[in-house]
Amino acid sequence: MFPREGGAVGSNREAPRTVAEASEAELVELLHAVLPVHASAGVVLGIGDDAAVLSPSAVRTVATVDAAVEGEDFLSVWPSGYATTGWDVGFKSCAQNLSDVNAMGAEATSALLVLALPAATPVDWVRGYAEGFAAAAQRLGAARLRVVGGDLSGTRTLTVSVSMSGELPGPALLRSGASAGESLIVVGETLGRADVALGLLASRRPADRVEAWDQRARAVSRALFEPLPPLSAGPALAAIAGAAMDISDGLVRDGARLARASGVGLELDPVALQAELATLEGWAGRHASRGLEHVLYGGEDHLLLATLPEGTPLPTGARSIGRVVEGAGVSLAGEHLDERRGFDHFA
Ligand SMILES: Nc1ncnc2c1ncn2[C@@H]1O[C@H](COP(=O)(O)OP(=O)(O)OP(=O)(O)O)[C@@H](O)[C@H]1O
Ligand SMILES: Cc1ncc(C[n+]2csc(CCOP(=O)(O)O)c2C)c(N)n1
Ligand SMILES: [Mg+2]
Repeated sequence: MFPREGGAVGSNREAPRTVAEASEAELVELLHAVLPVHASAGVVLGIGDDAAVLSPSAVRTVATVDAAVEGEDFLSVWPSGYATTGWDVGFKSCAQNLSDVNAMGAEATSALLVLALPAATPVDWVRGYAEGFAAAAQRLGAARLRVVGGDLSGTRTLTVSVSMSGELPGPALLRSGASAGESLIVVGETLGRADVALGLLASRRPADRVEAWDQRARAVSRALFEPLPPLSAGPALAAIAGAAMDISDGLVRDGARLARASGVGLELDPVALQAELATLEGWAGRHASRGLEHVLYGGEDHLLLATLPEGTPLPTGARSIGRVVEGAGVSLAGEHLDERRGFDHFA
């Protein structure tokens, strides 16, 4: 159920030490040793007391929370045979919160972590979680992020909840500011990567084990656990963009939310989307088997979607994928796209 590393399950390793055999104090100590917790200007008191003490900043604060639930957001063991690691969940839960903070135009400064764990969870899973979380903060460039506290609990379904706050140096980047005539852009990795990864992880392999995957499949499957939200783009766009949000549930579904909040329509550019698909196929090869569906409806890529007034030069890493028009909803080549097709936890 809980292998030490991602990969095949059922190998004959010695049973790992579980959280049931450790104490809460030991786990907190472990987390403290691995997570980014060192002194910083915004944190007067971090992990260790009943609550953290943060020093008020001269600028406004954004706050967000995101949960990752086993069975809903990831599987302990996927049909492909891959077993999700603590590192995977740690990286993803940090990155998806950083993405929301960034999508408001802010810079993340503090995080609180709730880990609700089944008794059989190995202590190494918790260590891996902390290492993955720290790796995401470092890789994505969240240099000011500090973990200031959290909570541990027991449960039957492994659940992680990360709350994050950040500083807003300029205006908040809202979903509601788009105007007809603006161009629609995305910033970040190619759209559809996480969806291709999800498909790979969720499909049964003939050999039924991750070792049977070719090298490309293994690399591609990482995209689900390692989203790479473009952290410098949020605060940079805040000064120039009409509206913005991060894409977590799919371009069409999230685009429709932005369109509704702004009272406009979005027209996607077929040529730009074909270019996006060509990049996706160059990366994923035959694994991008659902073509444009990955690009339009795949979730969990955590790109930034934004609108820019006409004539605004494209910021670094941004590409134009359409334009804002009068009307409602999201369309492609004159056809209205069904926004119910993205991801919904309860659909
Ligand atoms: N249980 C809840 N209680 C209060 N507000 C909620 C709750 N769930 C969602 N919301 C709020 O509803 C709004 C939309 O939530 P949604 O989860 O779609 O956006 P999001 O946080 O950007 O998603 P994602 O994390 O996938 O990027 C957010 O402002 C969120 O704070
Ligand atoms: C086992 C399993 N089934 C389905 C999915 C797909 N999925 C889960 S949450 C989500 C959108 C973002 O979530 P949120 O809006 O809650 O941040 C998507 C596309 C998955 N990752 N694992
Ligand atoms: Mg979001």
